[in-house]
Amino acid sequence: MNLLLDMGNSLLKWAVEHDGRMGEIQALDYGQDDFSKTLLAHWQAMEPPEKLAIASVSKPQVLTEVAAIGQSLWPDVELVVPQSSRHGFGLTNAYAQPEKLGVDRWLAMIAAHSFYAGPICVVDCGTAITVDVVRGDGEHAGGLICPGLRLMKKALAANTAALAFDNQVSRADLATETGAAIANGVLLAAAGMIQQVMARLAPDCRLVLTGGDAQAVAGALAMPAVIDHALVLKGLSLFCTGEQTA
Ligand SMILES: Nc1ncnc2c1ncn2[C@@H]1O[C@H](COP(=O)(O)OP(=O)(O)OP(=O)(O)O)[C@@H](O)[C@H]1O
Ligand SMILES: CC(C)(CO)[C@@H](O)C(=O)NCCC(=O)O
Ligand SMILES: [K+]
Repeated sequence: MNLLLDMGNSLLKWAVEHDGRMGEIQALDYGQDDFSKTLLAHWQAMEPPEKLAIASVSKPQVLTEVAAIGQSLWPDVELVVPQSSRHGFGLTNAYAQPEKLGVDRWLAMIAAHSFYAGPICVVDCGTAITVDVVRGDGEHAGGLICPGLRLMKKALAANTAALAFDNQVSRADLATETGAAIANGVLLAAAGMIQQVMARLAPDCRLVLTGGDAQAVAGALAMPAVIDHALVLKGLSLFCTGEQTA
């Protein structure tokens, strides 16, 4: 059994993998008061994993803290912390400095390239929205980063007098009050960016969405998309299994 962790910038997500089958994804907010205690409580009941695999784009201290909780519970656990590289799992990273590419993006691409044949555009709708275009032969063409829906709303609230942050549901429609105007505006900003990429920069690509806002963004798109919430965790799982060399 392996424990797979996706440490984003807002939420820690994890799932247990048994004989290649992944359990339910659980999530915890780093910001909550009793984060470490709650995580410990969740993991205490678990049978000891062989590997503790961590994809982290959060602060190094947070990674250290979470890894330490795992190692305190399971002293013999093998820690696996992947990094982005130039080549791997049939992919070639387009970044000039491959290790600078967020490992969540690299793992999402590894999973998408392995599960979906042909050219793909991988979009992670999380704290940030990231786009990565991968050709059918595994060549990464490059990507984009912009704020996620929640962050766009936070930026408006932080830099204007009259706009407040709220959690109202977004619709792909015009609005007649401020809260909906913001919610719908940020949703269509994200959807519009993705549609521009699909039309101009990712011809013939299959669109694969992941992240907390994937469903909302998919609903605003004028094109079909595959939604796979476990993409980063699936990439981690492939990483743990190791590369198949022909
Ligand atoms: N408690 C929460 N904190 C932050 N975002 C939340 C929360 N609950 C739901 N969300 C939604 O999920 C999105 C974050 O996506 P995700 O679940 O992929 O988590 P993340 O860890 O913040 O992302 P990332 O891995 O890109 O850093 C936000 O834009 C927001 O709309
Ligand atoms: C862009 C985020 C924050 C998305 O989670 C993450 O992938 C990251 O910190 N990336 C490093 C910079 C880059 O990918 O170019
Ligand atoms: K992510």
